[in-house]
Amino acid sequence: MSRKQVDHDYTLRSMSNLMGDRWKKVSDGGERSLIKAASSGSISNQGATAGTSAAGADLERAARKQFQQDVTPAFVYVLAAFSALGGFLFGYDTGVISGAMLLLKRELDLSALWQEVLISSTVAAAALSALLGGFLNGLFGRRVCILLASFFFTVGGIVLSTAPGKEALLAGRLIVGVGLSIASMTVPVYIAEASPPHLRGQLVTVNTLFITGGQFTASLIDGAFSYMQRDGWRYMLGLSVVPGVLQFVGFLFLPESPRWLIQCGLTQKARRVLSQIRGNQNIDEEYDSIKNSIEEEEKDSGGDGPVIWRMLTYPPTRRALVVGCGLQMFQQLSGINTVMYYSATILQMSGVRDDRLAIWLAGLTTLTNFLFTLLGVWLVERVGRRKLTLGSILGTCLSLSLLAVGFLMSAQHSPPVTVHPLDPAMANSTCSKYQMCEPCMLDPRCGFCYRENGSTLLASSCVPVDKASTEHAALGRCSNSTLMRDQTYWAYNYCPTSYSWLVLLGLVLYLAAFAPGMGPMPWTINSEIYPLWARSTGNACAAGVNWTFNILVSLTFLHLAQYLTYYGAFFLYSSMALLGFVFIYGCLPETKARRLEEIEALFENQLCSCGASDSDEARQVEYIRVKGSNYHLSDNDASDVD
Ligand SMILES: O[C@H]1[C@H](O)[C@@H](O)[C@H](O)[C@@H](O)[C@H]1O
Repeated sequence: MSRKQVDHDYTLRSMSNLMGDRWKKVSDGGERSLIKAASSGSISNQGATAGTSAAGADLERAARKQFQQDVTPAFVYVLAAFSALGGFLFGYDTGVISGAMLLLKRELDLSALWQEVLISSTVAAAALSALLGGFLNGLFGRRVCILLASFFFTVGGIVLSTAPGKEALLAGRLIVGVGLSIASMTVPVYIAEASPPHLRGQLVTVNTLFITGGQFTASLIDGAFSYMQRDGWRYMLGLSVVPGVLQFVGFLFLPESPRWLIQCGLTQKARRVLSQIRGNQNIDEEYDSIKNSIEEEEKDSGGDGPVIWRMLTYPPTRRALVVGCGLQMFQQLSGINTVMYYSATILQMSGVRDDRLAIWLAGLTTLTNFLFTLLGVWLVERVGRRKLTLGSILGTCLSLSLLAVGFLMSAQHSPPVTVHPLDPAMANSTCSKYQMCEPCMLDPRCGFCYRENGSTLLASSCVPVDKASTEHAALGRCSNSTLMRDQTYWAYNYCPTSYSWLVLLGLVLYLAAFAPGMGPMPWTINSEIYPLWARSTGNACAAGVNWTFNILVSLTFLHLAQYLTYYGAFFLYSSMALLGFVFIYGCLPETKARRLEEIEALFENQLCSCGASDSDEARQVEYIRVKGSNYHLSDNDASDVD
């Protein structure tokens, strides 16, 4: 079994110093004490008085504080920040394309097919190359993979910014996609393996904070360069070279993951790296514990054959894989990228008619996503992964329902078509059959052309869209922006409505619920739940599931909307989130504060029984010994468990 019984005294200098005399006052005199953590959360120390427990709790808090101060050198933060640049590039490269496309399609005269290909190629390349990332990770280690990812990002950025035509653009987008795939699975693992247990959740979550930061930066850059009609897109796409180069140079100096080094038998090097990242802490115990775990894990995992096969045939890793991939799948099925992509349209529904203003305001959506991810960084070590994810997906489910209700109300009060064009070309088109705006705008071949006077709609018609650009109609008064007189508007995929505030409220609540938990936790939890021998492959599979569902959800959205209407699509996402809640409630154990080497034990029992024994609060009896004194298990560091 992989939960280790470490058989020696602990020598945590800081703790023993602090405990010294003060501890004698509250000790019950024995070498060991039995500390019972009841599920109610109350702690009763057998034989101790209430005053003693209170003093003990004070002492524990003080010890934990000093202990943590001692063991967290700034180097770990530097390492996490440079690694998380991979997350920044993930967010930037997936976010920047929508703004760049507005300029690109005009300048290179791109057909709708080419636009779709260029938009989805990066995510598709990431999905297809996910397993490659896992393989490279196991073979060359985390550091080389991050160097490789930043190299791909940089080369991709250069190709994109200098592209002479659409074929070169496609090549650039594919190169960036491979970088994305390697970075998205390596960075969380590298940070998790280098962090001390009490900070691991927070530092890995910083990577998702950088993803959303990248998306926000991309929307600002898109807004700023949208004024540059010629070559603006070259700057938008090319600016990713800056963080790419920065990360590459940084990683020339940063160390390999100590856990990977130990696994490869490079023990001296591993000790050096551990000392470097643990500062003044004694690393012997951590080093021994990692080494023992690796040996035991390898025995436990049994058998030969490809890692994925061994993972699937060994129950704890199989269960971990189901949980990890399930989390990533539900993250995407709850529609985050559709909501982000659709935010500009939602804003247009609320009355923002100016395209540029809509681009800038869409930046507010990415900012909200970023700010609420920051809340997740703050919460992850306080409330734990399980509660955070459960609360988040429940909120996501409810706000998606609110969004759906908003769309439903808008559909039910959809404005009628009042003018039926006489032009025979228009009269013969399918668009002329629609009597209301709702079915008209849901048909991808048609759009709604109307005049607005205050809050009254006048002379509204349903007309065919221009095949080359959805920005105007094929014929009539909405066919050319110069022809569009004051207060004449072309609504391609929305209807003017007075219920847009409900949709806007749903959007904000959605981001507030999704971003702190469902955004970062799938990445954070995947970086922790696999034993070392299975970590690269497990993360590669989970990242592959994330990218695959990302592309699936984004590509099917418009078709879904056409067949189920917008509210139908959002009710569907909401029910997916509800299913996700049930899955997470049943199957996700709490991994907070445990050593990576201990986590495998959480998957030893039957899958989907976690709801019954809720997380760390259910630990019944815990013994610990610190330098012969009694000490209550720190909530923030399971490493001192004997
Ligand atoms: O965790 C991230 C994050 O939440 C992003 O905002 C989203 O676009 C990604 O698809 C997701 O994987």
